Amino acid sequence: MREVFKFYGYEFRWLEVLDLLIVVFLVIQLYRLLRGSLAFNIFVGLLMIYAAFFMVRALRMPILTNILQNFINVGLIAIIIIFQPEIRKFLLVLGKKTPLSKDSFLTKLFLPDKFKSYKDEENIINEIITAVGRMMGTHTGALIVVATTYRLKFDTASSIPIDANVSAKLIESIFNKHSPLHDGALIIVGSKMLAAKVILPVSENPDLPTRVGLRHRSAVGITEHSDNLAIIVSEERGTVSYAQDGNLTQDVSLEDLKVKLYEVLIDGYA
Ligand SMILES: Nc1ncnc2c1ncn2[C@@H]1O[C@H](COP(=O)(O)OP(=O)(O)OP(=O)(O)O)[C@@H](O)[C@H]1O
Repeated sequence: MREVFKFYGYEFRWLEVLDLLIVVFLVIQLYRLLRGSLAFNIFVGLLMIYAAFFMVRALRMPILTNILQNFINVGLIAIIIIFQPEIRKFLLVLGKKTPLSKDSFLTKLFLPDKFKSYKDEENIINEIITAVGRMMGTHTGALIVVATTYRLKFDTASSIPIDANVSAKLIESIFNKHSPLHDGALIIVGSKMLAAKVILPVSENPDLPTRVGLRHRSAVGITEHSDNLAIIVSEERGTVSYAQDGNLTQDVSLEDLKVKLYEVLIDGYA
């Protein structure tokens, strides 16, 4: 392809410009994905090593160039191992944005399933909202994971399997302070409540507000590497919050929670 323009004496081709723009886009996406996690510091460290490599190479310093080049070569495997969860999440996000993803225009156009009635999902949402509303009123602490896939991995050793239809009354009785099942999380997948008393991974995100306790931290933890929504009712304050994609949104209204549940269960995860 012919060069397109000259800049400070350098000639650029369209593909080179596109190449640079794609790299910048990917770096920004990575930055947004890793922001707030421990992996972020590793990411910054790696960027610095790359910057140093390009600098010493431009300055024609052969020994340092060689050392850094070797480090980068070996580092690639290390990166894949260290960032395995982040790479997985990154690919998950990319997959969602493809023309064939659940909420894309093409899918809506060609898959009539998109236009079916969502009575079951609406019923599940109403049951959850009813239970959450009542538990807020009674300051009953609760943690509910609404998973979008049966592939959700959770600690089955500590949990109690349930396998019942989603029901407000059942959710309330699970989290009742006197219930033996109230400690831990309730997992909902599709129209089923799968298990209660589930111990979730606790987030190590240092950016979470210091006042949030283990219930909120574990809600964030379970959403860091998978497509789930975790709903938390605070026992202390009687408020409701939710975690998604490793981010905590605190003190939302029931209306906001309902909108979020619609996004996750009906519109396809936004
Ligand atoms: N890893 C975990 N997985 C699931 N649930 C957990 C986990 N750790 C703690 N919990 C639940 O959170 C409860 C303790 O909540 P804690 O007071 O520490 O959190 P919090 O975020 O301040 O919530 P609250 O606002 O309700 O007090 C425990 O009794 C247990 O039910």
